[in-house]
Amino acid sequence: MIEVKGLAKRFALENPKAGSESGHRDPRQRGRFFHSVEQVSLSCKPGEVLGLIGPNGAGKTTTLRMLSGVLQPDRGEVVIDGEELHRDDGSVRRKVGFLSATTAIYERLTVEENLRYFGQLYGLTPSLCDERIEALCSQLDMDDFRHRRVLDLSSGMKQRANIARAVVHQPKVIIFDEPTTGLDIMSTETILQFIDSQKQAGRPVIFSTHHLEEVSLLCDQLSVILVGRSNYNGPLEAFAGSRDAVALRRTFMQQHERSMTVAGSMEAADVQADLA
Ligand SMILES: Nc1ncnc2c1ncn2[C@@H]1O[C@H](COP(=O)(O)OP(=O)(O)OP(=O)(O)O)[C@@H](O)[C@H]1O
Repeated sequence: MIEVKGLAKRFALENPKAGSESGHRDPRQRGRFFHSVEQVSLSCKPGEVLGLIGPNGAGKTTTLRMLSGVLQPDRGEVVIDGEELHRDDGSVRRKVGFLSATTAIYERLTVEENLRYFGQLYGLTPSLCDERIEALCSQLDMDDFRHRRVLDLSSGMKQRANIARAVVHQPKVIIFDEPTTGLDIMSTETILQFIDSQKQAGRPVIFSTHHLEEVSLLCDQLSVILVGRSNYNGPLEAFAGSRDAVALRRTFMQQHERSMTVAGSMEAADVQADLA
């Protein structure tokens, strides 16, 4: 069980005047600080999948970084199985498997070498490490490329390796930040199935996404963040027909159209990697 109450995080700005010059001043910019997250609460029970959604810049990544222990909140608390994450020596942090855009993985090592390295770093015995590698390669459909260097993989393959690295120590809580963004259909499908398997194994799973169809397919609970604040927490059905949902869908559609050009060039790079 993960419970999050009243989280807030602000960042000191290097150039506080930048926003005012362009005329696009976010209300979260006040004085020398940008208040990325002002008031976020949510909870996720074992065997539940919670989808975290919100427009670009809403504060999802900042929230997830606080939930995983990477960022220290200015206010609020994150409680995992009754223990506060940020008042601890690191043992609670180990209960979290966190995937982000900056998940560290060694590009010059193969997928398997990476998993063995990180497994040992988490203190797994060699035999347990082997067991985990076998299971993850099968679950994430990585057998065909487990002996290839990460450097030579397509983004979909790389993301599956990142996920395996994030959960190699069998964490109690799974937190994924935009796990399928920019990926091909097959990798997306594999990752969604993996999330479902974690749910079936009784773990709480929280993941952020811009794809509403992934939310309706997988999530039991929905958490919506708007301008750094929790706007909705609860079952998907109750939110789906609301006026907020219609406005949010429109925002996502506009953002999706803007990102199509970027996605197109990423796909081209993937094809090159697959051919190599
Ligand atoms: N270190 C930082 N310093 C200043 N501002 C920051 C910093 N990190 C994040 N922000 C700002 O906080 C806001 C929230 O960022 P965040 O990355 O959490 O949003 P998001 O909802 O994940 O967005 P996206 O969907 O685009 O990934 C953004 O306006 C961002 O520019």
